[in-house]
Amino acid sequence: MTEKAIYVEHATKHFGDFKAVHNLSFEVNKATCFGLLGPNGAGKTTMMNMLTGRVRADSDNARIINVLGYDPLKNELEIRYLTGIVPQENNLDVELSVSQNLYIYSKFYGLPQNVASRRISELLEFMELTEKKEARIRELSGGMQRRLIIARALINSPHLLILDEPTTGLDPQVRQAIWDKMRMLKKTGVTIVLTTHYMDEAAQLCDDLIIMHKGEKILQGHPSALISKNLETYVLEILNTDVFSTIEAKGFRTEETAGRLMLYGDRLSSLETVTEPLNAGDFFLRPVNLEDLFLKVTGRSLHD
Ligand SMILES: Nc1ncnc2c1ncn2[C@@H]1O[C@H](COP(=O)(O)OP(=O)(O)OP(=O)(O)O)[C@@H](O)[C@H]1O
Repeated sequence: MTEKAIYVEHATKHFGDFKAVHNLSFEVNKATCFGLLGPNGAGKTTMMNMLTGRVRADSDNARIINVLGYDPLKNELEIRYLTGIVPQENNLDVELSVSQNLYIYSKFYGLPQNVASRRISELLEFMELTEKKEARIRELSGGMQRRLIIARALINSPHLLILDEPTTGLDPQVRQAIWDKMRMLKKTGVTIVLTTHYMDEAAQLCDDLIIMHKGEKILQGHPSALISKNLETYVLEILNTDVFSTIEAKGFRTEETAGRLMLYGDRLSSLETVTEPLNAGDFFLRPVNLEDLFLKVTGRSLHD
């Protein structure tokens, strides 16, 4: 049987009448990446914070949360000891150098000096920051700062790595490089929980994910399985609103969203017939992706 790193049953967090997280259940297998997806305010960060005990789950409902064998309500410190956290914001200490930022964290976890030095060298190497070890934080690019924050989250050799939108604002090459590192970590047995607004990031990294909306689970599964189960293979986006009325979309599932008409189909050739009367700039024909699924189930763009 696959070992579980996390069990969550009926997790709920209400702020007054507001349901930030409502009755959410999921399990995460060890050494896999689990994604929490949803638009702003869906409850992703609240759910992640319940895993580490930073937010206390409501206890008046039936609920069990178990993280690495511990209950976050009772064993917050044990969980924190075994967990690395990459927050949304770049909260490095700008007064300190790259290696000093890591050293401070090694103290926090009580690593002896020689162990800390070795670990810091390994992590700088792993995150390709060795040449920058003496640099001040303000001398680092955004991508380097994110890599350093990930290195910092790994200082305690965590069993669980929690990533809150790890690659927001980074260019595609840097994102790819970070994803490669995440895949390597999974191979070494680290369990990853990730929130992201990037559907491509979720598709690249997640073995299982849930799509949340208004605190509740809407869908769960492997990214490609979710797409193939819930959407056709291709989508034709009609970008020019002037041509909406001229399109005969019979036999296609169409959805109008964010000023675009979306037509889904399993055969490229049948969608191509729709594009015949259109100009090249009026449409975009492509395979469906998680973003389309997200739009379909929430009626919202992830970037609203
Ligand atoms: N301490 C709090 N008191 C009241 N409301 C809160 C509190 N913490 C979070 N919320 C509300 O709960 C909702 C969910 O917030 P949360 O940060 O979990 O969403 P999210 O999915 O992580 O969003 P984002 O993508 O913007 O980070 C939001 O509407 C937020 O305003």
